[in-house]
Amino acid sequence: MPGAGPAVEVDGLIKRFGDVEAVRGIGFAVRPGETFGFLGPNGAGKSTTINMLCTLLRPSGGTARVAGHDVVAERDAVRRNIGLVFQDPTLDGYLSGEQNLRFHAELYGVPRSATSARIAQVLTMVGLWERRGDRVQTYSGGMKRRLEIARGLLHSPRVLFLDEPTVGLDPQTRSSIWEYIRQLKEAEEITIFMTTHYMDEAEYCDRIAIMEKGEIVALDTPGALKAGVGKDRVRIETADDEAAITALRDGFGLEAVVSEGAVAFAVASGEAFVPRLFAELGVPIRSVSVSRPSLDDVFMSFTGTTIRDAEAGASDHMRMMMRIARR
Ligand SMILES: Nc1ncnc2c1ncn2[C@@H]1O[C@H](COP(=O)(O)OP(=O)(O)OP(=O)(O)O)[C@@H](O)[C@H]1O
Repeated sequence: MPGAGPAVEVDGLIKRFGDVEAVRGIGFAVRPGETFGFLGPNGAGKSTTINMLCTLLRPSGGTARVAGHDVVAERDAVRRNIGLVFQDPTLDGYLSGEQNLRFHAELYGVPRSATSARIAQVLTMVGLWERRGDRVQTYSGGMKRRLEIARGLLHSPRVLFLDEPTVGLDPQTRSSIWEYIRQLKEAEEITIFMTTHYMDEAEYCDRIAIMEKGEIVALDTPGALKAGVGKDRVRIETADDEAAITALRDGFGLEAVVSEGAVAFAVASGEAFVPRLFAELGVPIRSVSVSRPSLDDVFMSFTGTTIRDAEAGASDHMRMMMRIARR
């Protein structure tokens, strides 16, 4: 990488699809060696951004440099320096794990003399060395994803892009993928740029950018973002959620929303607030829970909704559009 500049540097980046402005002039820089997470609900513009950084989509405006190279003017140089692990699997099921990697090594011009050793190294890193001779179609979902990560690393990229690396995997496999990513960071000097909509995974990142409707609405370390919320999260189950929301607004000046079956709001010193709530709300409370700010709360404080509700909203919208389309 030329000099010690940022691994990824984005300035005023825009992508339009017809009338839809999917990415609206975003800017940020990622340091070499950093694990940088892009977080946001479906349709926020995460994949569009990553695709521009990987040179798979041409920006409509602004600039982006990856490993020191411009994604438009120096496309080949960018491609040589990046590894990709995308949502859609692109492995050949009829080939063995090792054959898939050999094919990729040739494609990327990994020197013949170095190929076998490098394949052994990456397969061992992701725990697939023993299964290297088996056809990929016999692998589990988690093994396939690990093989894709190994493949993304094969040509020793400076920046590894992971688009939803654990989507569709069970929690145990997700955490093992993260274990491999952690080991990888120790073994190789690499910058990781990933997208996710799992809040718990964003915790593993050094810094995260929260993206919504094509814009970055927050960018910091997970700790700083949570500290910035400065409020605890209170959830109450009530006999009448609408009445509770009104009472919270009129009696306490608090804005509450119904989220996942409970009335949720944020307040400083949540535990101290609970006795007052019981005494003064005037609506029967069935249960109450208080929690410290999580990344969900960070998301809520910047977007006014939880990521799950935002996604549920997006799928409701999709269902509605499909109903309209069927008419
Ligand atoms: N090729 C395309 N043509 C038209 N619109 C597109 C295209 N690709 C993406 N979009 C639109 O751009 C917006 C951002 O989509 P994008 O896939 O980047 O979101 P995302 O945050 O990655 O979501 P997901 O988590 O579902 O992948 C959406 O409104 C989407 O419909």
